[in-house]
Amino acid sequence: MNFFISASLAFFVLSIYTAHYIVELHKTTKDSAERDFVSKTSLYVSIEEEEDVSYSPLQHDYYRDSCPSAERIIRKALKEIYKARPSIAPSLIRLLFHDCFIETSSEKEAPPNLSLKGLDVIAFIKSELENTCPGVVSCADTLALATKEAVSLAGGPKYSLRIGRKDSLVTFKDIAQRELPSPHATLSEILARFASRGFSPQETVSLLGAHSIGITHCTFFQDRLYNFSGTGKPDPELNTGFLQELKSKCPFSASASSPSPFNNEGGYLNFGSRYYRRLLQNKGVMFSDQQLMASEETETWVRAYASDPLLFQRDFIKSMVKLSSYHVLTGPLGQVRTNCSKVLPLN
Ligand code: HEM
Repeated sequence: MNFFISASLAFFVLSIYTAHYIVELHKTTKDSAERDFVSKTSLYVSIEEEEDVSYSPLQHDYYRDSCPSAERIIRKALKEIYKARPSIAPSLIRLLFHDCFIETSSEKEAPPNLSLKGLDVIAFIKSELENTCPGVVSCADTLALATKEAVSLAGGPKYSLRIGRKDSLVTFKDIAQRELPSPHATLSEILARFASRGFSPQETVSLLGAHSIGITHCTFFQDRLYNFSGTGKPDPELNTGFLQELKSKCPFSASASSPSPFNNEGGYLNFGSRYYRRLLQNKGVMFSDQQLMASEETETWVRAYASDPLLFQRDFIKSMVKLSSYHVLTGPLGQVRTNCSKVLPLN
């Protein structure tokens, strides 16, 4: 076992025991009714018929000859990692969102951003792929396929994905946050960000359902608890009971790095409509989440997804496939990196 693998494994094990300086989003309570319903229908949504593939040179069996075991290697590795570190599922989903969404072409290496986890896991899976098929499977495909597995492991729908992405000629880009919507963004700001990348309000609402799993640091919503818009008071929109709950997890004196209890129990199994049902009760954690209730159009979709988990799952994966294929590079436009954080020198 080489050093990198040993180090990665040690990291996975360590990460389970590491104190988490975070507070869980909105998913500690199990919603078994929804889960049972969804699992009984054993959903595997195929959006093949509806997918507009004319714009995409991606294929389902892209690595059939060059690396037939690629998807199996990714699935197996992620399953193992997930067992030890279930938080990897939301981390990867968020990583994919950031990777697809940011279009800066900064030459800077992405800093190992405190709040952007999962890069180590992509590096690990990529090294496994390199052992079997050197220089074949791109980092972009590795991330897209690993995220697909992550969604399914987290209790979300299974879906199929076309592959054959190449890596960009810049590394995971400068994650300067400036192109990402802020947790304090208003609905019109959020919709504008997504619209500029071709996502409709409905698609935007469905993607935000990813916030049904994972964690959020106090710093991203603390102002809502104590000093909303400089008023010195909490956000009046916030459900009163929920306000108290959040305050107990994020006390006023807490700095962004103060320890908050992290309750993992059932946390990653709640992928789905619960997020929207909580918005209907004014229990969105971030201001930006609750903003989905700020217009008739988006509210209609929140209500629809709250009451129809299958509709949500179907729309979510359509939007995820679209996100995973956004600005995709193929053929000579990109490269296959051997190390995901290093661009290969151009010839
Ligand atoms: C208005 C748009 C969005 C905003 C403002 C936003 C903001 C945030 C913030 C501030 C966090 C907490 C990070 C932390 O505390 O470390 C977070 C977590 C997360 N976001 Fe978003 N996000 C948005 C859209 C999305 C989309 C479109 C996806 C995926 C499709 C996504 C997936 C996630 C996931 C899965 C987490 C949990 C990460 C983890 O537990 O490691 N987000 N988001």
